[in-house]
Amino acid sequence: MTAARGLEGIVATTSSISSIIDDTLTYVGYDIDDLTENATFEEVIYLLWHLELPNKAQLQELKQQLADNMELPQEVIESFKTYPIDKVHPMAALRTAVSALGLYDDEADLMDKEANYRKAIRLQAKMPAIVATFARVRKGLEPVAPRKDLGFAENFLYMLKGEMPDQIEIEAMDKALVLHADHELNASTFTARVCVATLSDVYSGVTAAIGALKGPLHGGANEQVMKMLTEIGTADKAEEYVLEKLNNKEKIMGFGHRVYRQGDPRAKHLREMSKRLTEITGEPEWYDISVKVEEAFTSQKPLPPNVDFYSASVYHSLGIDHDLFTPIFAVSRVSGWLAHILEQYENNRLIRPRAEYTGPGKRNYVPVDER
Ligand SMILES: CC(=O)SCCNC(=O)CCNC(=O)[C@H](O)C(C)(C)COP(=O)(O)OP(=O)(O)OC[C@H]1O[C@@H](n2cnc3c(N)ncnc32)[C@H](O)[C@@H]1OP(=O)(O)O
Ligand SMILES: O=C([O-])CC(=O)C(=O)O
Repeated sequence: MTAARGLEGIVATTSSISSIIDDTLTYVGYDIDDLTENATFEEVIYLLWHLELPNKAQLQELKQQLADNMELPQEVIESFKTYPIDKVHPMAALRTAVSALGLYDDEADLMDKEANYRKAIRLQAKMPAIVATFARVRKGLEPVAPRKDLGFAENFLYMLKGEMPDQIEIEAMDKALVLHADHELNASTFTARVCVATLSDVYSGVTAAIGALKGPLHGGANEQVMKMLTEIGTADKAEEYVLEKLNNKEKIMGFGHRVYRQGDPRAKHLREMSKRLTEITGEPEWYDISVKVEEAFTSQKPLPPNVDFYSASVYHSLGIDHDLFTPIFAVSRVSGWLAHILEQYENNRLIRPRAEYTGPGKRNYVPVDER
């Protein structure tokens, strides 16, 4: 047995949800470029869960179901106040809150198809409320209840900021949610599938996936990108910063990808959004620094930016706290996790690969006082 380190190149399942072929990303056959230009996040959720775009009535029904299920159990809101709030990363809070939500869902362990779909709706709907409520509670602000008349992206920004977002902000958030929704068998989605393939429940699968997304080699990279841009400070310092990091054999966050070779097709949309939004906010330096980092990095390594690179300056321009960037990724990606969880249940087999053993050969036990 020879190990494929990091399971590189291993095809571990079949899936009808999304594909990456020749650096082109599609959700159920629709090119990400097409969806980013034309679809709303709610349409994408429906597409990922039903493998078809919704008609008007189906879309309206889903929007209603999401709006009706956004509110959090009071116990979950109260529990935020018991966290060591100044030390807790919002991804840890999100992971804990999703796990806690399962405690208050009477259907948490009910394993039929309809119940699992109902749980998917409830979880998708509550994710933005968790992120927004935690973000407010930790600042000593009152939580803002979701409004049933608002769309998903709009409601999220409204709950986060406590005021109505403008149209440009809503569109930017909606596009960002579309772009992050699903991505074949990425690490967090694989984690979710491994978890539920034991026939564990939906809440366990999503909790496990949040844990995997949190790491800086995966979703956690977007926060690290913003940290880097802030450290660099001005565009003229970008090249020196990048070269020094590379000389020290450090990674530059937001570049490279396990699957894409020529480039991540999502990055160009976020780059454009970053340019536009940083101009609107009067802080073009965040885009300028990002471009200089890209130029300096790609002059040294043939690794283009991934989805996390320009999303950092996009979220910053939306006035979002930097440690909420990865939770926002989760608010979108939970749609993909849930699609994969439902697909896994439909055609389940325990996921259990092998390990190539590299430890010592056979030896005999030695009693403790002879060691
Ligand atoms: C949503 C997402 O998850 S997108 C990815 C987000 N993560 C990041 O942006 C973190 C930075 N990037 C990386 O760490 C990697 O490119 C990954 C984790 C995304 C992909 O990793 P892998 O496919 O395992 O590639 P691996 O890390 O082995 O890199 C291959 C080579 O490229 C180098 N490399 C890859 N990415 C980078 C980077 N961002 N900066 C510097 N060097 C890099 C590695 O050092 C390695 O060099 P070597 O062969 O000389 O040792
Ligand atoms: O697919 C991956 O390995 C990481 C990624 O880009 C994503 O999850 O969006």
